[in-house]
Amino acid sequence: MKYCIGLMSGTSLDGIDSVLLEIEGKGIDTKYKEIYFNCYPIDEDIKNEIHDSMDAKKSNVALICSLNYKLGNLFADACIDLCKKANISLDNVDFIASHGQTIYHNPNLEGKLVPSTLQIGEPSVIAYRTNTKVISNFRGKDIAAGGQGAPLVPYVDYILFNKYKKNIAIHNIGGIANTTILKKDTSKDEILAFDTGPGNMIIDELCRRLKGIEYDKNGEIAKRGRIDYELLNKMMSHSFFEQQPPKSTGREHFGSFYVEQLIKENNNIDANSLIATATEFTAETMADSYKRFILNNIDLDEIILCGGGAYNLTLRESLERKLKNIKISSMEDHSMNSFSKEAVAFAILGNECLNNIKSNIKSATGAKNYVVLGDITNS
Ligand SMILES: Nc1ncnc2c1ncn2[C@@H]1O[C@H](COP(=O)(O)OP(=O)(O)OP(=O)(O)O)[C@@H](O)[C@H]1O
Ligand SMILES: CC(=O)N[C@H]1[C@@H]2OC[C@@H](O2)[C@@H](O)[C@@H]1O[C@H](C)C(=O)O
Repeated sequence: MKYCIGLMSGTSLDGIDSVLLEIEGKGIDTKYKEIYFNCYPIDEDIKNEIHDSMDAKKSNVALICSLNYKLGNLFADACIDLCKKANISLDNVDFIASHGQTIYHNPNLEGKLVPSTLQIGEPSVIAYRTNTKVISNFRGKDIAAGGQGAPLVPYVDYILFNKYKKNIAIHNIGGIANTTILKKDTSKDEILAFDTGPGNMIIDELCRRLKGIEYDKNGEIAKRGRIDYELLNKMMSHSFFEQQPPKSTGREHFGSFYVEQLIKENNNIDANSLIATATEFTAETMADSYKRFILNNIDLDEIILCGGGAYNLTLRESLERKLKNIKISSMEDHSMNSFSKEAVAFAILGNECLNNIKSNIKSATGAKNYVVLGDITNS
């Protein structure tokens, strides 16, 4: 067993999910033990810089260049503090796997813009300050191989759940929501996985703009509002939902600009009801994805929810109503932690990189070839 750290700073911008693990083996035989998890909040100034760097009107090269180093330092701080809290010396940590902060994700050819994705948080800074090897830039090689560069966690879902003797889906509700479908006795080549649309992204942004709070804790606000079905139908007409998988999306489509328009065009709807409608919309896009692309061919037994949105009870109850015959559970029902899962996943992907194992799933990302994911920056 050796120690490693996984860092995930996701699309929600709620913080840097950081996990210290003991890891052993590789590929399907990977074994790990979670030692310590913490989510380090990102302060408002840096959060604003991240938002600005994604905004065509406010972004500039100097900002992104500086932010790359600021985030590298924040990620290093997280690793140093994590080891302190866990009472383990950084000298004993074999490697750090850092996803980085996605500031742009454009997986399709759009006019002059070629398929591309950008995660920042300078790995040299993390490696220098921690004196530890860093694996980063996990999405680059998959895009180079003609894929979407996302989702990547399905490979890890396969490692974690391949022995499960049921047809299951693992649905992550982060900023964006994405699902992995694992048929009983599936082979790696048959895994279906794709982004289903927004997760908490629209709900969070509405909470921030209309209520001055970060998120709708347990879905309490949505519970108090009334769903506006006319608006819901309009939201469902977005072209992303009919697009065939493999597909991925991000803030470019469902971020600040989308929410700004939503508020502007619906000023007759009160705040609670807008949040209720956005919550219903999120549940509907998740359920609709199964109905459109999965349930015609696969009888799903169970959907395991993970990511912070798994704790939004209004969202979860709506999903249960829409998919009555399928058991809805959470990571905790399987003795795992909903919050640490993605950070654990990148630690496992980092371990695969060091073992030179190809870890993209072609059927999930659309890549032409299997490739080794991640770049190594030595200490
Ligand atoms: N108790 C709760 N009730 C409702 N929502 C919650 C709760 N706890 C967390 N969340 C939501 O979960 C979000 C954080 O989720 P998570 O850490 O999975 O996102 P992420 O890592 O940014 O996502 P991504 O998968 O997009 O990379 C918060 O921003 C919030 O919207
Ligand atoms: C470009 C990017 O950062 N995509 C994330 C995002 O967050 C959820 C969803 O959109 C998924 O496609 C992906 O992350 C997970 C960890 C993945 O690659 O599996």
